[in-house]
Amino acid sequence: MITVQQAEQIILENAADYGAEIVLFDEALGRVLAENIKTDRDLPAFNRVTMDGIAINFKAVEQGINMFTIKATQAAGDIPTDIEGIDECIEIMTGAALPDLVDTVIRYEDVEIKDGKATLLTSEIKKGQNQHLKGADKKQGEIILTPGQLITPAVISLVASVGETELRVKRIPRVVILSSGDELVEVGATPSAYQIRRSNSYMLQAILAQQGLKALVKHIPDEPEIIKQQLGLCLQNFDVILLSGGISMGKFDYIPQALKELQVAQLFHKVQQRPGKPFWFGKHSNGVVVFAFPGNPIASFMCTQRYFIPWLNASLGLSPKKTMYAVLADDFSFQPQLEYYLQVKLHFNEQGQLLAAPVEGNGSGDFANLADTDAFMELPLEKSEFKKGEVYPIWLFNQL
Ligand SMILES: Nc1nc2c(c(=O)[nH]1)N[C@H]1C(S)=C(S)[C@@H](COP(=O)(O)OP(=O)(O)OC[C@H]3O[C@@H](n4cnc5c(N)ncnc54)[C@H](O)[C@@H]3O)O[C@H]1N2
Ligand code: MOO
Repeated sequence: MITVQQAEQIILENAADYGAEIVLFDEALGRVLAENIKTDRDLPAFNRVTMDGIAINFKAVEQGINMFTIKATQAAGDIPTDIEGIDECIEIMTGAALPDLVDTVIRYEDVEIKDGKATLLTSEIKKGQNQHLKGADKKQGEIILTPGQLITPAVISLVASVGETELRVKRIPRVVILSSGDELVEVGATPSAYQIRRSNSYMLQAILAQQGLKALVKHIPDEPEIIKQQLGLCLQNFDVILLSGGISMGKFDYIPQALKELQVAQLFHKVQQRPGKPFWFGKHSNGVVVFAFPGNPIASFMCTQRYFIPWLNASLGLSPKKTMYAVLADDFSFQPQLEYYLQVKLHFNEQGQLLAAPVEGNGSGDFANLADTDAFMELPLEKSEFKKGEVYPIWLFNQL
């Protein structure tokens, strides 16, 4: 049986490039950029006024002038109108381009305007104040975004400001989620006394949706021929197959055999971890990767967070996320020689430390417990006693 670290390495070695496509910039949120973006002009494009008020030449202040004749009023977007004498000012609005012969803006709160004259109410004026200089942020033609950049709201504003209406982004792999097991019925159906609803499939679909990936959900019965036929179709029509269930030691766990018969090479089966020990991973010669997660809900959930998302991010060209750490808030013990993924509830204390309180639940079938937690804490297999105050990596699955 391999370790978590070995499993992770094999999975990341099998990250693939699914190419790129063009999308509208305002539909690109959450996608990964696949091109350089340059500025089409300086940012700001002109000396931009940052306060509503009057614009003067600072020399007037040095000469002791404190009353100015208002020469013109200039809104944002207007062609600048200049002063002709040092005792003149321009009434000017935030976002306007500062005219050449003025260099200092005094906000309305610090002036009194009466009969076409503006009188200064303050002597605290700095030369050049209240303007955002042309090119201070970025220069024309400068590369401002590079491939591998996650498209966030801030990135959308940047590409909009430089006039990019379409963006080249990484293509997202096509994923199918397959559940298996004759005990599973559709969510809208009424299960018999010993059946349950197919909750895993929708949980996995929702995790992927959080990553901006729309996956198709399908169900296959515990019937070796149908399993093989359905898997065969999926191998032709998708880039990734995510399975949950049917991969352990049970008499009806036909999936590993079906995958073998379909020439999907097993890259590993079983990882030294709980939950998720029976995790199976493989790849077909046509490039399709198969993540076969154990059916227990917490096992499927954990494996998707711990292995599939890093694989997806690597395949999209995102740089690996930095490991996050938290402080264990209570003593905890776990004896088996397995890496343990402890469900925790997180909060920041007044010292700014991230504290992780164990919320253990009733094992990997207890998906009700998951709703009360925020992250898995990764407890190393070399240890069995974990003390309050010790720090371990966490895998966050809810926003804090
Ligand atoms: N003899 C052994 N038995 C088991 C072992 C083992 O090492 N030796 N490992 C256990 C562990 S750990 C896990 S995890 C499970 C994994 O088994 P499978 O991947 O074959 O999963 P199933 O048996 O099909 O299902 C397990 C459990 O999860 C429920 N399930 C499955 N799919 C869904 C779904 N889409 N939605 C909701 N619930 C689902 C299923 O009904 C079962 O209760 O094996 C242990 N056994
Ligand atoms: O991996 Mo299983 O999830 O421990 O129950």
